[in-house]
Amino acid sequence: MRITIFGTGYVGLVTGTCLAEVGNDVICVDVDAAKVARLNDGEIPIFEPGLDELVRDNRAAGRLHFTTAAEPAIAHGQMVFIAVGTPPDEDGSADLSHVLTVARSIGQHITRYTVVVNKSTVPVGTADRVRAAISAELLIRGLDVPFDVVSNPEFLKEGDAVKDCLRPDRIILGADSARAIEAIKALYAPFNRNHERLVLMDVRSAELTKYAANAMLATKISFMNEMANIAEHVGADIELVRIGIGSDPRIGYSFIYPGAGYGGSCFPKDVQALERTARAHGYNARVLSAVEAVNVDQKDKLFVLIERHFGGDLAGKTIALWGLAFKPNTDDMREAPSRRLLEQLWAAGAKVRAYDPEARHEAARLYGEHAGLLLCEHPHDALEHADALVIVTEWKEFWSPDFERIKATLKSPVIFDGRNIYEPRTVEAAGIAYYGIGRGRSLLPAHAAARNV
Ligand SMILES: NC(=O)C1=CN([C@@H]2O[C@H](COP(=O)(O)OP(=O)(O)OC[C@H]3O[C@@H](n4cnc5c(N)ncnc54)[C@H](O)[C@@H]3O)[C@@H](O)[C@H]2O)C=CC1
Ligand SMILES: O=C(O)[C@H]1O[C@H](OP(=O)(O)OP(=O)(O)OC[C@H]2O[C@@H](n3ccc(=O)[nH]c3=O)[C@H](O)[C@@H]2O)[C@H](O)[C@@H](O)[C@@H]1O
Repeated sequence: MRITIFGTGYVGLVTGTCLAEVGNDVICVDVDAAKVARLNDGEIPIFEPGLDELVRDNRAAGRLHFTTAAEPAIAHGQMVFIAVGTPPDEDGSADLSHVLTVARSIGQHITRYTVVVNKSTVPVGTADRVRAAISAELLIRGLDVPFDVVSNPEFLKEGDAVKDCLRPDRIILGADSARAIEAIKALYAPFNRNHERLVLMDVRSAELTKYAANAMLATKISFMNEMANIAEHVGADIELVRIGIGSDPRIGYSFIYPGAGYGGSCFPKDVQALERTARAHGYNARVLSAVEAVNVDQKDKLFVLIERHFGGDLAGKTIALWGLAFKPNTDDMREAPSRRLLEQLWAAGAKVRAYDPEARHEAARLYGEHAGLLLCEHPHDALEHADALVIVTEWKEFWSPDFERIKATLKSPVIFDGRNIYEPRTVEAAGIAYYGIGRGRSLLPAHAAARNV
């Protein structure tokens, strides 16, 4: 099939590439000319495992193209995907300006039946607005070109985006046109072979499904962070509690890891946007407000622990940070907990030496000029002249460090583990003070501290 995708970010680029991989002829359009030029030079603007190779192979096979020119791209596509950003507006609601710009452009250029597929995360009712924007442009042109608008939200995770896209656990389709449904079913058939993954519903339900999924996941995290804070107060270890509750299949082990707060380009903005949508419809979504409030506080957690450990005086201290990305396997620092921590440490007069396997260039872009930041090429370089080590992102390479070397290098050996990746007693046995999230263990017998008791 001939496919056009607007937006070459995490969603557009990965979706376009995976659709090309199964034989479609894909053109990706972006307004960012520099990004398109890089893609046409064979450079991938984001770090996403496996993506580089797939883009290279599909470009070489002539199935994947990048352009800034909307008109020929729209003429190319039997289906036109909208995968542009929906960043938060000033009041937290979703900014639909990019989505509606693309809709107008589609209305200005379509000449024959087209299925318009919205993949961006958008509030309920957006498909109606997209349809209206296209119709208004067709009216100006004096044309009556048939088209359908469907909602096909995306559920991929950064760091696993290619895998999630090639093997989705579900394909949500909100549509009210039999013709569009058949076209989408045919498009996704290669991803839907061993069991039915397509869940068909009306457009509004599909739009809400996307927010409900992210809000549920964010709720699990904020709930666990709240439990972690309670555990700290009562002298329990949240890691034991996590394993204890996760074994109930109704709860499950996934997405119940406490930490330094959730970040990324989606949970913070989507929880807020859903809460604003509810409010705009006269409903006060109290759970969502609490999820957001807990997360805002949780992002202060590491700073509070560090400041308390150093008696409230961080002036002149040097803090080593391992991890800058909002999660492992990405270079994305949007809403990353590291950003709040960096700013708090600088405001308190501390300097930071930071290491991240992939996000160093992004940190340099954001804070390159800041005198309080030294970006290091190796995790151990970050420890030189540092007073403390803070784990902000749980990259695999941080899981089994040489604690003796850490102890020998840090001025006052202490680890603040924002992702609970270490066993406190192992760290303490190496002569390093340890702080985790929700790891109050004062009431526990020593044998109960092992992970799997
Ligand atoms: N990042 C993620 O993991 C996921 C994101 N989403 C949703 O997908 C949407 C896109 O997200 P990302 O890919 O992360 O965004 P992004 O910010 O990485 O990329 C968006 C791209 O759209 C381009 N763009 C903006 N206006 C345009 C226009 N008029 N024509 C062509 N291109 C235009 C931008 O230049 C940018 O390259 C958002 O609604 C997001 O909430 C959904 C699931 C996962
Ligand atoms: O709409 C989106 O953009 C996407 O948002 C999330 O994906 P992503 O933001 O890439 O990353 P996650 O793995 O969900 O992690 C988000 C944040 O939650 C934190 N997290 C995750 C899991 C957990 O147990 N605890 C926890 O603190 C992570 O550290 C990270 O900061 C969802 O998982 C995707 O399904 C969704 O498509």
